[in-house]
Order: sequence, then structure tokens, then C-alpha cells
Amino acid sequence: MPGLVNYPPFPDDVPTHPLLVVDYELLKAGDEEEIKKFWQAATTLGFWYMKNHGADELVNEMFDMGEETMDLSFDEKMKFEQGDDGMSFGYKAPGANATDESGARDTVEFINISQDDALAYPKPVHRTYPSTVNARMENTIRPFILHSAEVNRTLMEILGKILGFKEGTLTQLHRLDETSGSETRCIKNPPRPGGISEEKAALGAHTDFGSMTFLHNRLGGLQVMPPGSDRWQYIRPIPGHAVCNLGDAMYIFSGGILKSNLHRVVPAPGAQAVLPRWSLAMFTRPGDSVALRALTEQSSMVAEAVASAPDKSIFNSGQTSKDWFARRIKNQRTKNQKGPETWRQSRGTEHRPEAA
Ligand SMILES: O=C(O)CCC(=O)C(=O)O
Ligand SMILES: [Fe+2]
Repeated sequence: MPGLVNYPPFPDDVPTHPLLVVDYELLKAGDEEEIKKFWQAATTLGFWYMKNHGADELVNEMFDMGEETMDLSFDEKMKFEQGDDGMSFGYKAPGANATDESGARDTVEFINISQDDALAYPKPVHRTYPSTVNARMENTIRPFILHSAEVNRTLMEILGKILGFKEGTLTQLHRLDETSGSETRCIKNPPRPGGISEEKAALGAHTDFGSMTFLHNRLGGLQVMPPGSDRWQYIRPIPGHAVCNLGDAMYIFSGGILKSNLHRVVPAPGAQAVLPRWSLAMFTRPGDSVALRALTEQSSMVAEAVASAPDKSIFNSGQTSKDWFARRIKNQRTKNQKGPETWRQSRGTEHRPEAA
């Protein structure tokens, strides 16, 4: 499927949420109108489409890697399972994560490859990977991670400049030479021919844990719950357009000015439901030692935002990026669920328990 060109179109009769389209080449060139549009997207929904990102060929190769990996036997994949102790890197089997506080199980399987492991390969930093991953580590995965990390870095610096940070402030918090939770993920959701229940989450409602996500979808299924709404709406996949979004770390660093919006994955709608759904993400997350707190000393704009926030607690989380990430991963594992309290401990800046 990843290479399949003729998949059925996304249906026209389901509610979708429009996103602003930003052009990466124009952003890089400093185009003022484009930067304004990007700022608007980042401070309202925290999601946008991005074209001219230069990753299409690598994305196709990454999907091939994902398909080769998911085609391994279940036993082989389970040798590389991420486990229940709060490590994200490795294979995640279907059902291994809860999707809500009742403990309902997810249906997606995915392979997470650490940025640190890909850059240091063949020397493992966090763990080892299946043969299908190793075979493409140097020619596919490392170039995809490096390109995506550079895209995310460029985007973060543009936002940082508008926030009033000194140049390089956000880059320093996301150094490639500090270990971090940054990773790429290839996700497969099985097809659901006939009788799709809209309510059944394939991947539960969440905000992203890190700073910035560079996402590539072939089929529909990604949904957002826009601020002020209690309705899930699909994001329509557009060929050649990445879907980018901000995560909790950027929300916290910016004192809530930048948004980290709730989203989830359900089976692809309409005629697309008979196919497996593939998606690919690069998650850029702060370095392990970075404190998750608002950067009030670096920006008067952030300081004022925190000063006027009704609840300031989240802006000084008291956790490093490493602890924050491990807490969220660990407490969403099915095996660790001991009731709604475990689930709540997996949460980040999601302020909408009813959505989960
Ligand atoms: O598969 C998708 O479209 C989104 C996946 C996602 O939100 C995630 O892995 O954090
Ligand atoms: Fe996500």
C-alpha cells in the first residue's frame, strides 16, 4: 500500500477541518506574508499543511521500510517491543497502548526509531532494531531524520524569533548531539472493511509530547478537535503536503502562545476503510536534560503570557523533557493501567478529559 498510487479518494461527505497551507521554501526565504500565515496557524490550532518540504522521495522510502518491517513475523517484531518502562523506541504491538481512561486498546502497530540511534548507527545508543530497519538505517532513515530535524529546526527558529528569543535559543534546546526522545515513527492501522465505528479510536486522543511533528499521511483518519468545539473533524490528506503540528513542549516554552492541539486517529473513512492505513512522523523533542518550563527570561512576550494565565502550574512543570516523556509513554501502556488515575498520569497539556 505505501507505494500504491490508485487508492480511493478521501470522501467528500465527511466533516473536515481546513488547515492553512504554508510553503516551506517561502518560509526559508523569509517571505513576510508566509511567515504571518505560519504564525497564525501556530497560535490558533497549532496544525498546518506544508508544501515544498523536500522530503517526498525519502518519505516513500520510509514507507517501504515500514512495510518491510510490519511484514516480519509477529515473534520477530516482538523481539524489539518497546516494553512497559517508559521507553518509546522500538516496536509497539497493536493493543499495547490504552486509548482512554477505560483502558480501551489501540489498534495501530508502529516502529519508532530513535534519532540518537540513527545518527550513531551502527553503535546503539538506546537499543537495537529489526534487520529491516538496520538495512535502511544509513541510506533511508538517517537522511530522513536529518532532513526532518532541519525542517523542524527552521520552523522553530521562525517562531522563536517572533516570540522575541535570541537566535538559536530553540536550536540549543534541541541539539542533535544531546540524547533526546526525538524519533521517527511509521504507523500501520489494519483495514476495516464494513461497519466502521467512528467512535473507535485506532490511536487515542492526545497532544504530542515533544516540540514539533512532521507528519505524512496517505489516507484519512487523522482528526482534530478544534478549540471551542466538542466535535472531531478529519484532516483531509493532500498529496505532497505534510501535516505539521506543535506539541506540548512548544506550548510550555511559549507560555501557551503556541498551541498543542488535541488529535487522534480513527479508521480511514468511506471507501478508504478497506485499505491498511499508513502514516509516518518525525517527532522533534527537546534534549533529555531540558527543563519543561516557560522561557520567561528570554522573552517579555512569554513572561506576559504566563503572568496573565489563570493556571500557571503547567508553565513550570518541574520535569525534564526526559521525565515528562517517560511518564507519558509508561502510563499509556495497557499493561500498566490500574484505572483512570494511571491514564490521567499519561496526560500532558490536554485540558479536555471528555475528549479522551
Ligand atoms: O497517523 C497519524 O495521522 C497521526 C499519528 C499521531 O498523532 C502520533 O503518532 O502522534
Ligand atoms: Fe500525535
